[in-house]
Order: sequence, then C-alpha cells, then structure tokens
Amino acid sequence: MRVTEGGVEFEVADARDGASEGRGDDVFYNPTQELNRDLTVAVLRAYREREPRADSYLDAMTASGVRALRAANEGWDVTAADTDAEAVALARENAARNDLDVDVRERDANALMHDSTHDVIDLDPFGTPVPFADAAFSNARDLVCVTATDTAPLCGAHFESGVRSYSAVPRNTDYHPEMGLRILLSAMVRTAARYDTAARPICSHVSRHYARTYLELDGRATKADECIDELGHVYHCEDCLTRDHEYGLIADPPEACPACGSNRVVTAGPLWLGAIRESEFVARVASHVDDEMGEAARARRTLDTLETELDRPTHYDQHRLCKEWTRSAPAMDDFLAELRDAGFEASRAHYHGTAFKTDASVAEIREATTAGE
Ligand SMILES: C[S@@+](CC[C@H](N)C(=O)[O-])C[C@H]1O[C@@H](n2cnc3c(N)ncnc32)[C@H](O)[C@@H]1O
Ligand SMILES: [Zn+2]
Repeated sequence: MRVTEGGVEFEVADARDGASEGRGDDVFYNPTQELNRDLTVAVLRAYREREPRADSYLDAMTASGVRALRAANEGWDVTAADTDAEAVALARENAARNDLDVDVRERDANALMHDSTHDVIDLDPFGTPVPFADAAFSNARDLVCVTATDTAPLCGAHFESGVRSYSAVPRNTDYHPEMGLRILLSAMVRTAARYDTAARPICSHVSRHYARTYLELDGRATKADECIDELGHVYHCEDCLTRDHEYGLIADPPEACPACGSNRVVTAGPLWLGAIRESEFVARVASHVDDEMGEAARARRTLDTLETELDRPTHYDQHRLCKEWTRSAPAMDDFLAELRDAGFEASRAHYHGTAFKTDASVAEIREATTAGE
C-alpha cells in the first residue's frame, strides 16, 4: 500500500489501527502515529534553530523508514537501523523512491548506538524503550527522543511489569497518562544520570497509545544532580482523590489522607516532578507545524494546550470529580473560569479533553465550582 505523509511517499505492508502492538510478520507501520511523526518533524525544525550545530539523526528502529525519511527530507544527515531484514530492504526502497540519502543499516540499535555518536537519537521500539536507554543516553550528543507504547505498565494498570521495567512504583490513578509520562521521565533521567549526563524534557505529550518525550542532554554532572533533585513521590488518596507531591528520593507518605482521614493513601515514585516541557520551546515547535502535515490541526491543538498547561503535578479529571460529587460536568471553560474567579490558578491539560490542572485542593475545587450542580 502506498502512503504519503508530510511530503514523503512510501510503501508499507499494511495499515494497523494502532490498537495492537503490531508484532505481526509484516514490516510495522502505524498510521495512528502520524501525529507523533508530524510533531517529531516540527521539533526537529525548532531544535535546529536552538542548536544549529545539530546535524545527525539516528532513527534507531526504523521499520518502513518513514520517520527517517521525514527527517532526511528536512535536511538532517540520517542513519536508520532495524534488525528485521525486510524492514531494512523496504526502508532502502522508500529512501530511493524519494531520492533521499539515508544510511539504512541492518543492525541492532544498541550495537549501533555504542558504535557511533549522533546528535539526535530517536527510540521508537515495540513497548518499553528501557532496553535501549543506556546506549542512547551514553552516546547521543544533544537530544534523545523517546516513544513508549507500554502504557498499561507505565500508568500502574500492569503494576509488576511497570515496576520491573522502570525501577519505580507506578499507581493506577485518575491521572494515568501523566503518571505514565512521569514514570517514563524518571527512568530516562536516572538512566542519563548514570553517565553524568542531565536529560531534561523540552517537549512531551501523551495520547491513548503512547507517551513521547524529547530530552535535551547536558554533559555536566552538576546538571545531572539538578535533574535528580526534581525526582520525588506522589501520595494519592484512593477515597477522595486528594494528592500531594514531595521532592526527594526517600518517600515519607502521610499515615492517613490529610483531607478525609482515609488510610487508603498510595505512594508512587520516584517520579519526575519537574516540568514536562519548556513553554518557549513548545511555542517554537508550534510555529513549525505546517499544513502539509496530515495531523496539523491536532498537532497545533496539542502544542497550544501543552504550552499553557500548569507545570505542577498532577492533573484532575473533571468528569471523575463531578461523578464523585454526583454533579453533571459543566463546560470546561466555565469550570476553569470559576476556579480562576476564586483566586486559583487553573488550566486545561493536554492529556485529554476533561483533564485540567489547578493549585486548588479537591475540597477547594468542589467549593469554587458550582456550575453543573
Ligand atoms: C514500532 S516499530 C518502529 C516504527 C517506526 N519508527 C515508525 O515510525 O513507523 C519498531 C521496530 O523496531 C525493530 N526492532 C526491534 N528490535 C530492534 C533492535 N534491537 N534494534 C533495531 N531495531 C529493532 C522492529 O523490527 C520494528 O521494525
Ligand atoms: Zn482522602
């Protein structure tokens, strides 16, 4: 099947709906990740302005080669790798079809990363990126881009698997996409720190099937220490949904929920509690989304919300709270306006349409918002 994406035309074996992990026999291509790839191109454009020296890009798991081709189309010096011989043949054909110069290797990503250095390394594996993180953070110069599709382990829905993969404790909460992202960021930051490298997210987004983040590297150990200082824990009450967060590697959870007295308070962490993006960079990325991108509208929407969403962990789900209070959910803009009128900070959060952030507690949100009662 012939597909066109962002100005490159390529052949793929079939189109998957993104609901499966896609470990079938055919070379993988997931049309639902077009938004992810559109944003990758916009990030690469914005990153080049920020770091003009950055030139080489490794698509470490390339499959059909689509991401590598799109980067090469932007003028990056691109290497692409895959262990699957069919994928490598297809990626080479796709590069030739577009007259793009991409160095496609039939090679294990870890071996290749340990063998060579690239300014930007992109990890897009099946499931967790953890098996590739050490090689990426010890060998990339400027930026590591990471996709994780194992959302159930990341958000605590598959608890043991999440603990095993990420060396952290995830919890299944009403803010599961943010839990997943902060678990992923924690593991990436700790991996980079092993190489005295700071890895700080300059852009991150989560959708139903994956978490994606772009981590800028700094080779100073003191900067890596500063990143470690931004790890900590979230204490979450399963009864009233009150949550609190605390910086530091040693958890000190309350014995009971400070709001309702319940002893059903669970601890998650170590989580990345720092910012998940740099607002100014996200604004630059948004300025590089163009109408040739198939997912331009969604990309702009995601980036606009991401740019303005409050930094603080963690978001609330308006529907979940309203259900808890047996209220109908009002229009989000009215709801946020009520919070602001009551003197709180409030913003949408990009995780989904009913996600919002505020510095108000659960009780304060309940009192401040009357619409829907
Ligand atoms: C999710 S797909 C990549 C999709 C692609 N980046 C895209 O945007 O369409 C994962 C790919 O990783 C390849 N792969 C699995 N293990 C690998 C390894 N150790 N090194 C390199 N590639 C690997 C698989 O063959 C598969 O083609
Ligand atoms: Zn409580």
